Amino acid sequence: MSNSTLLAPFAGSDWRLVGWWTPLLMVGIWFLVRLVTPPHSPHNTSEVRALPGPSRPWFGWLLGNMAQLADHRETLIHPDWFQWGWTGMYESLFAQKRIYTFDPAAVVYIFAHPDEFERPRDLRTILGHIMGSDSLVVNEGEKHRRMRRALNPAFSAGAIKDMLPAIYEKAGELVGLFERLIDDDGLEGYAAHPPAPEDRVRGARKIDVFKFAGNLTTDVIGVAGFEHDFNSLSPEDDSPELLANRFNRLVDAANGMVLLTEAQNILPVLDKIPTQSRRVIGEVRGQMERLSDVGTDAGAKDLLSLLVKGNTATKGDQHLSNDEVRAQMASLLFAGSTTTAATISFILFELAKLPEWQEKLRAEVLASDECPPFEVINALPLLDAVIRETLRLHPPASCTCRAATKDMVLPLSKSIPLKDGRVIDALPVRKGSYFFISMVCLNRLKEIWGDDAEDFNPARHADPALPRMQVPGVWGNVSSFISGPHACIGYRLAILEIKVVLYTLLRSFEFDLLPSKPDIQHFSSLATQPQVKGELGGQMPLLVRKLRGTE
Ligand code: HEM
Repeated sequence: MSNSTLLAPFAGSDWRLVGWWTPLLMVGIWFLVRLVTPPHSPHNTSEVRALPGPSRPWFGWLLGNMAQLADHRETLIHPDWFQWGWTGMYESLFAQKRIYTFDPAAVVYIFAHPDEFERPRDLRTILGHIMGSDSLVVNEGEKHRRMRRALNPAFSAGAIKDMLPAIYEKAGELVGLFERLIDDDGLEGYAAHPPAPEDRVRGARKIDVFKFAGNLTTDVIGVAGFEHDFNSLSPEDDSPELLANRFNRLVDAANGMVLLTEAQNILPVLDKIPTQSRRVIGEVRGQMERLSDVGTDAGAKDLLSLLVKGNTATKGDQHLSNDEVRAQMASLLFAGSTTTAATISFILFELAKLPEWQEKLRAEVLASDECPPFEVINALPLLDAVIRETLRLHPPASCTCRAATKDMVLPLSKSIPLKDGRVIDALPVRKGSYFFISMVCLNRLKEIWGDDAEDFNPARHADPALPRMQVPGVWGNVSSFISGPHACIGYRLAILEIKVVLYTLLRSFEFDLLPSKPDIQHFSSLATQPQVKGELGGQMPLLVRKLRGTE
């Protein structure tokens, strides 16, 4: 998850959740802020104030540069801004000054030192509403270390390997569901938004692969996490109450909180306003927490049982309370489902755009048996490379942010010519400086990946000369799971799920772009979702047909 939602405040929001009164409130807050704060933030060194960056537009006193950013959800950096370099300055709401960076050395340092750069209050507030204030994602310092120690064994390589049979079973259910969707005209409305006339193709079906990948990833965390089957892969069980369906509403609701969350940096009391977004978020969180109340049995190997078992063996102040254990399960459900589903969807999209890669990958998976063991599926080189390349270009958490907890000097890979003529090789910052870190920009740097860095080319991962610089990441030379003590704890599970789903689907189906060629975009919210331009909500509609010989 990321706080990219904080940078795209208006685009794609459901205004019923935001409230008509929000703009008025914002203007009111601005006047209040101007009364109580000086025009320049006290948190900045002279070097930070002289960083290059975009100029403030005429309405910048209220929106900063946010309106310029709202239409660039893919990178969340305005394309024109690349001229300012890898580290620069922009303004957020009420002209709050922020540093953006995708300089590899700066980002490696920031992620490696969470005591010097912690998740800022606005990010923790919004994540706390969704996952609970006791969740791993929301905490810092000693409390975070204690929780991470308790959770680590449940995410070890051995524990994840044990989940393989459950993941194969769910992938098999997905295959069965796609077959039904293709065969049964009565399920057309369930498969995706109604198809355009040209998208009705004999023997094929428009299927929203993001929806069903999301149902699968929710189910996998249910089964692998606490031995609870949500049964989200059955048309008969489809209802608005289904957790997988409610996640989509949750993301919309979180967007609805964006303006207020930003304003809370200045007036924390705004967090008490009871908005409709907060009500929706509270309901979904309650549902996630109730689900993780289920009991555990001694021999079980699911995440909750492993966590409870490890926790029972732990004594004194290392022990997690029951509320803390429950909050972790809610975070895993939220953090692990949409992110993994978006990755599966973008992979299928890239393979539909570039059928030659789809064919090569299908040849690789067809050369092995059905449901191969962990060691075999994990060692398939093209499967691995396709996932790396998609996570590089489409990281589901496209950015994050951190705030400096003390005055310090940040290392840089590249010197910065300041606006006042000085050139610096390291950036002195003050306690409180706010950093917006773009993983998607870092992943696409030509200096790391070569001139074709914007293109989908899985072959690059076989080149020993790449990457050309150290990348802050725990897997695949990409920064999509970040690095350091706060790196994604679930990355092994995510990669295994993605491998199994792709392996299984490509053996049974072909994926094509729809003949109507809808404009697929990234919507960067708490997690980046695929969207169709002009339509609300996350979706990735593709044309799916059974593989010849399997009909
Ligand atoms: C492709 C899939 C995924 C991606 C790209 C991803 C990405 C990330 C990123 C970038 C962070 C760091 C956020 C920050 O500190 O700003 C993170 C943290 C986290 N992720 Fe993932 N994630 C994925 C899947 C999963 C899965 C499957 C789970 C668990 C079932 C999970 C659980 C978590 C948790 C608990 C944290 C907080 C870690 C901490 O603060 O110590 N994620 N993830």
